[in-house]
Amino acid sequence: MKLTRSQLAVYVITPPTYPTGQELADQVEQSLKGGATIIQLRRKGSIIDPKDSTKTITITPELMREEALLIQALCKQYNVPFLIDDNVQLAADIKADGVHIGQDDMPIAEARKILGDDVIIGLTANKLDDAIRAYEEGADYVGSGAVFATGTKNDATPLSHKAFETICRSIPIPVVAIGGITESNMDQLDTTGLAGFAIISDIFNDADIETKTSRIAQKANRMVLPHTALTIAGSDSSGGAGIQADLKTMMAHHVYGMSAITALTAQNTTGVTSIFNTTPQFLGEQLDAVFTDIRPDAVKIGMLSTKELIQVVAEKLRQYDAKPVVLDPVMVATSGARLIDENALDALVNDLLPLATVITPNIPEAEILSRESIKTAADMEHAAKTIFDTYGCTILLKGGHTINDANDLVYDANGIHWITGQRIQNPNTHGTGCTLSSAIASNLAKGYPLLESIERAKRYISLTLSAMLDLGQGSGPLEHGVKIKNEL
Ligand SMILES: Nc1ncnc2c1ncn2[C@@H]1O[C@H](COP(=O)(O)OP(=O)(O)OP(=O)(O)O)[C@@H](O)[C@H]1O
Ligand SMILES: Cc1ncc(CO)c(N)n1
Ligand SMILES: [Mg+2]
Repeated sequence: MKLTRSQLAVYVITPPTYPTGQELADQVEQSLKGGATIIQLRRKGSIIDPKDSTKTITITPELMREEALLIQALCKQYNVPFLIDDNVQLAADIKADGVHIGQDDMPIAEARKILGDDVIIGLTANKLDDAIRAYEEGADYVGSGAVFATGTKNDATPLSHKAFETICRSIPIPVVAIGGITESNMDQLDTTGLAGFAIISDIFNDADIETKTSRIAQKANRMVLPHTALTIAGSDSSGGAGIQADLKTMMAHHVYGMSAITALTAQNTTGVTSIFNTTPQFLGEQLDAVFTDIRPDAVKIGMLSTKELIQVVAEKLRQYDAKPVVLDPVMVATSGARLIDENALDALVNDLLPLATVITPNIPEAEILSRESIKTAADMEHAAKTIFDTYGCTILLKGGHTINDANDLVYDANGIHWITGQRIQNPNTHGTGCTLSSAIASNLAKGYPLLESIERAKRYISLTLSAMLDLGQGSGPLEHGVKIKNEL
């Protein structure tokens, strides 16, 4: 079996002092149900007898083999690689998917000879030199730690964050973090470049192994998988709104951004001087190119000026079953320039709204969609309800420009939910709407639920405004490059 990087995300190792046989297998199965992506059977010396804690059970070769076969069968069922710690011969005998060996165990070359090229070999390497050597000698991945103080190996001194990151960034094979990792400290390893989290106690000491693993898996996948997003929008030559704002926002979120350009605008902080639409056919070709290769985990839609462009986007989103979709119904730029044809509005409402996961109108746009006038927070609530009742998609109604606070309103099947924000005294708000919708799409791409994605995006917008970038002669752009912490 050839190892793929994403298979290391949730690396579950069996506990040293726990049940044997079927009981262990049952616990491993719960972790598989919860989303374990790889299992390592690790049995050292003797283990405590679960029926009498004053006694120990010696792990005989027979017992080890019996357990290995049970867990191997489970892993096959869940299509997850099965590794054995240390015991190269047992791995060879039962044709396990791989082994994990330590610095003091059999050399990689020898293990390779016994196991062959297709078997995964992982090596423990807690120092940079060891990690580089492991790579050079042909290891498929490296396990490094302890990243935190651990009860499983009392003697392990934790690596510094920097030392661990250096190991991750110095070798082209994936690095799994090990040692004292828990659901609550794993965030600290984000952006180190690690491939996965090896966990024992935090999973097996939990009364509900499946739920615990699934919470850990959600966090792990968010941090280690590459996430992708597509923006379908217009280019802003001044770089503060449209495609340019979207790609910068995605990058700030560590999401790989792609684009399908609907129009070129000659624009700066003082306004739009000219618009040049792409042809519907060419827009369709861009969408085909993207969707047939790198599938986006989320889509953001911005400026679409004509009925024909809207129709081709709707057709392609349906064809490729694209979701989730964040639709920013761009009608008017901050500067007041109209960015959509009169007769495109019907197509937007009839063809595109039904495909949206969430739409993000500002107040003037919500007035058009609801045919209501919005002057107060109560008007916002009413209009959002009208739009929800008419079109059935979640609405984020942005209070930014018109009503003098920074509170936005979410209306979904559960009714009203206000997202409050501190109004920042910054006259430079060019591209706030584009940036907000791209931040929502980025968070959705990473797997956050919709409401949390919106709340995180709102906090990101506040950060980009607070940075007080001041460029251009009109309403200037935001500081997209602000550092986003996990706890944003
Ligand atoms: N001065 C401000 N302080 C804090 N938040 C703000 C401020 N201005 C706008 N926002 C926030 O920015 C987000 C975008 O809302 P806004 O109403 O500006 O969108 P928009 O009109 O579509 O923008 P765009 O000009 O890009 O089209 C909202 O979350 C809004 O609350
Ligand atoms: C290209 C483009 N898209 C959207 C907006 C909305 O602000 C803008 N100003 N420019
Ligand atoms: Mg807008």
